[in-house]
Amino acid sequence: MSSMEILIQPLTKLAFAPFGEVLETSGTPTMMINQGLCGRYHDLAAVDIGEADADQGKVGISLFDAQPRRLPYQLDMMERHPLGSQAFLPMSMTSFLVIVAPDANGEPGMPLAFLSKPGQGINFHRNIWHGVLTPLQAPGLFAVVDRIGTSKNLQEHWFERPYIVGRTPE
Ligand SMILES: NC(=O)N[C@@H](O)C(=O)O
Ligand code: NI
Repeated sequence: MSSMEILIQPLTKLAFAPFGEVLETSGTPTMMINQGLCGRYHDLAAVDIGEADADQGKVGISLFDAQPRRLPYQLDMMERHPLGSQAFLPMSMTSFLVIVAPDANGEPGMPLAFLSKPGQGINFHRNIWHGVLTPLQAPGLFAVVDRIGTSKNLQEHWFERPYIVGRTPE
């Protein structure tokens, strides 16, 4: 059986809203700081660690050094973090692939794929199905803001038939 193809759409706040936030410096800064030498784009994403006291959970910042992938991309698995949100913030002006899906009775529904513009980051809301960090250019270096704790915070779903994430619409 052939794989289903997922088209790639541009990453926008509106399109991504059901799954999380897009962090970008669009429009004028929320406030100017540092004697007017810095624009602060304030409070762009909802960092959520759920029930922190269950396992002394906390918010952590890690660095991911991920191998860039090529298109078309074979989507074999999606995952989610039931206890907290997860933000991917590129440390360079590169694009990456963001794949999410609605929940369908405890499994991922039809995936959606987005291509970020250089300078955009994302924050998945808690328990949102997503593909793993997928750079498309080197360096694949990202700051990741997510929940650090000892409780199990990863649910994976492996597809019987992988999807192919391939083209941008003509
Ligand atoms: N497992 C892990 O730390 N990374 C994943 O959550 C991911 O979304 O890449
Ligand atoms: Ni994740």
